[in-house]
Amino acid sequence: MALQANAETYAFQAEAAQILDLMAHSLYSNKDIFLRELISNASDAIDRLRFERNSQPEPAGAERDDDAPRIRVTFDKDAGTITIADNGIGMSRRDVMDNIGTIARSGTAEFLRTLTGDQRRDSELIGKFGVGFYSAFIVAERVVLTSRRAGLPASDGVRWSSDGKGEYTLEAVERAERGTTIVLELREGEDELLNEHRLRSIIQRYSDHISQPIVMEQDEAPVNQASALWARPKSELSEQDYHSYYRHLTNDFADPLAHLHTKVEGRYEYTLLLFIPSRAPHNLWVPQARDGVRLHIRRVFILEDSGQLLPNYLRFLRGVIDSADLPLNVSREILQGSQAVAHIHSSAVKRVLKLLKELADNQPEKYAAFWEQFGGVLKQGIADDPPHREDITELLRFTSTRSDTQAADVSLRDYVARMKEGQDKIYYLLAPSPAAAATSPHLEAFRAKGIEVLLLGEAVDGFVVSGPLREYQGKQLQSVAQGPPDFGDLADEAEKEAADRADSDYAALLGRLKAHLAGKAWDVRLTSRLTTSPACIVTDGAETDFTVVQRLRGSGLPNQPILEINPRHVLVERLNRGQDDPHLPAWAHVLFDQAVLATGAPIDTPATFVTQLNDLLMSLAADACGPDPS
Ligand SMILES: Nc1ncnc2c1ncn2[C@@H]1O[C@H](COP(=O)(O)OP(=O)(O)OP(=O)(O)O)[C@@H](O)[C@H]1O
Repeated sequence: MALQANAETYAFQAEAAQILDLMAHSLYSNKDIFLRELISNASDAIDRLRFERNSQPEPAGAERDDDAPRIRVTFDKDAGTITIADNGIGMSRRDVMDNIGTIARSGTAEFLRTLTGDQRRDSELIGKFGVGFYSAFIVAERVVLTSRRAGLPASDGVRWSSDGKGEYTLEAVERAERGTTIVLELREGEDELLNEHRLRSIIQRYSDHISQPIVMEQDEAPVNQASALWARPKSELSEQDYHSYYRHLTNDFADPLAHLHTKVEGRYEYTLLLFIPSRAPHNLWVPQARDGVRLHIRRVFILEDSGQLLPNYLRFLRGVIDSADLPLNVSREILQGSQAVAHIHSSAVKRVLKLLKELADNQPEKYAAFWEQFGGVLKQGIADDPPHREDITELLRFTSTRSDTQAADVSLRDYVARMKEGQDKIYYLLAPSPAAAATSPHLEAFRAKGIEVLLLGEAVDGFVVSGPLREYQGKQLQSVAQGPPDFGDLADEAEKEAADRADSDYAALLGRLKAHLAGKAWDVRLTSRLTTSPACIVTDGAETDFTVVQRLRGSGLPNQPILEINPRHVLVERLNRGQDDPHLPAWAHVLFDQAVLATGAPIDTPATFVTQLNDLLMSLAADACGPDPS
């Protein structure tokens, strides 16, 4: 093709060249996906046009672009080309440079890093990282894209062309109709694609769910179903249909864990098609980053939900909500005050929680997979959604001392069902991680008595148990690291007597330790919580567990940490016998600091701790070996 005078040539960036090379040489075994990617872009462009029209008033004198949306796939045997054309939003010169010319988007580097070398898997990654357009070069030796953005004059058309080797050319062209046309000049040996039957079958295989009609020149009837998948009756849809629609919607290359598809009729009319992904997206914990559920109104895409349709704690859901009751020009503000939306919101929440309960009851393995990915998000519902708190509580899963694994597979119902006779509380321990919780000294006596303790290691846990979830089935939730140890009816009489005796035997030592730890420990007292450790840190009263405080303040301890010592520990007994030991202050600090370390929290002055510990070890070694012969 002869270049016009206004044509300019640009070089691809290094990364773009790498991707193009990859397309041409490494993804060939799955080459048909080029059509899926280009059709998907065309479909997005049509959605974006509708969206823009819905959200902006039509400017006076605007072009009449009211032709029905469509995607056309044609081929020319003689020229050796396949053409994909859409009447979507189109691109300006700037858009083309930004979107097609350079691969400057952050996803690109990640894409290159994520490649596995497995062609099937890698080709699935193309869509995920937004490099779909370049898949054209799997089959084309040259690609010519012509486009004009909706709203711009015909003279503002643009043509981009490249052989994918290192450079591309941009030129201004006249283009009467808005939208984008992509011509693929096929490589030698790709003639088998120039066949109606072949193209038709690729379209049906990969793009059946695309909601706009895809037509071929020879036949004006759409090649695909061309209806919104969610609007079709469930009985007509296979698992495969749902999965490929999910992939189209999300670019996820794993199948969803479960889906929910319901059409609700009555006072309000709407359809829900919601998917639970099988893996958490990378931005699950990024505040405000929601690309979950799309709102359609009578099949027209309107906007991405940002919290009006589904609560934040269900932000892992993907899918579509299609309402028949809202106006097409709806705004986020209107959504907020809408009764129809309030109804959809509450019914969607109910249905999703029911689906999760069914999974938990009937497919525990799937539920465990769900919980591992999204449990931390769902837990927020305990605090955020009081009306559904009970249902969400039933869905909670915890790690517990009952098993040695860190699998979070214990429900509160399970826990209560196997509580020991005489046990009237649900015990838990908060720690920076389940691993730190599992080895915590606070559990010693509970383990010895065979009392199960739930191990809470997620940031959200502290807030859940310190506020909204105080009790379950009339049983109070009690931290094993808060307040004096409380075994309810499970404390035995002999222990109580021993504790009373110890209190008087140890009164003087406690007073001394407290004096040495002034400013550090709020109190020093004896405990029956420990069996093998000499000491632990606890907190009293209303203050939340210290791991929460630690996370909030970044320090390590509560305002009023209490050092508890174990009168049955040989070290503590020894300190009690030798209270005049000049090393007592060092012992006090070492006991305190090691108890802090055992909680998983940092200590203020690690070097001082090490020095003190070494001094004590040396003095013990000297005691054991007798006087130095020199
Ligand atoms: N037919 C089209 N009409 C309008 N814009 C398009 C078209 N095809 C591509 N684009 C623009 O080029 C960009 C890059 O497309 P590409 O397929 O490489 O990635 P993507 O579409 O952003 O990501 P993904 O493939 O994950 O959907 C698109 O985001 C879009 O802005």
